[in-house]
Amino acid sequence: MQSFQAFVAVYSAPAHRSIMLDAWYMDDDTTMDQREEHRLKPNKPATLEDLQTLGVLHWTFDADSYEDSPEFAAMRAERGYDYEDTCTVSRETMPNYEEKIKSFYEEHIHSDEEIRYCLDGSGYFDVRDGQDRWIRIKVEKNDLIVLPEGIYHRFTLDNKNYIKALRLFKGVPIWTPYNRCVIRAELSSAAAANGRMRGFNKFCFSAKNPHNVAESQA
Ligand SMILES: CSCCC(=O)C(=O)O
Ligand SMILES: [Fe+2]
Ligand code: NI
Repeated sequence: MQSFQAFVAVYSAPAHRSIMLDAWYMDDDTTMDQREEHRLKPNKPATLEDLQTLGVLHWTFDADSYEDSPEFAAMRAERGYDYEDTCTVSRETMPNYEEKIKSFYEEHIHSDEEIRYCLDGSGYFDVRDGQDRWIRIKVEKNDLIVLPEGIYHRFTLDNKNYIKALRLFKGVPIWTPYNRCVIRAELSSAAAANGRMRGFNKFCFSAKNPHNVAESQA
């Protein structure tokens, strides 16, 4: 019991909790490459509070020594992340690179958290806020980000075209993406067939996700 409490104390140490994360509301300029920053002019930052409201979590751990870090181990133990693998996204290392880049950037949800720890390189995770606006979150070496289940999101490389990330999961991983356009189509055909939203529950993963409410009224 004592050792468990010590674990929790280390894990909660403020030095490793994020105070800064570069995140901003996006423009909707589709003529520009997805790898650009897409900041509004003037820039409209998303605060840590904005992200906390959405259930997005963030920590930093030194990626050169995380394997020996008691804080990292404690975070994993507390959150139950017993699965890990690495994923390197670059033209040289990823089979079906173009296809993958495209599918990462399709707006989707998952039935579980998406946990990514950036070991090298960088990229952007975009998440929808409560009013369906895109927030772009810059993830760099040392950043660990947790997107809650049921939040609409997408991923893109930035213009450096390289990220190496550790993927964590609780139990046997389920990576299935449910693309928003497909959900929309299924809901509207279900609505047409039944006059009501029979397919709705299948996609309603999380009470945290405000979009499912809007979706049910679509
Ligand atoms: C940064 S990891 C690569 C992207 C990915 O795994 C995802 O979008 O789910
Ligand atoms: Fe995802
Ligand atoms: Ni994913």
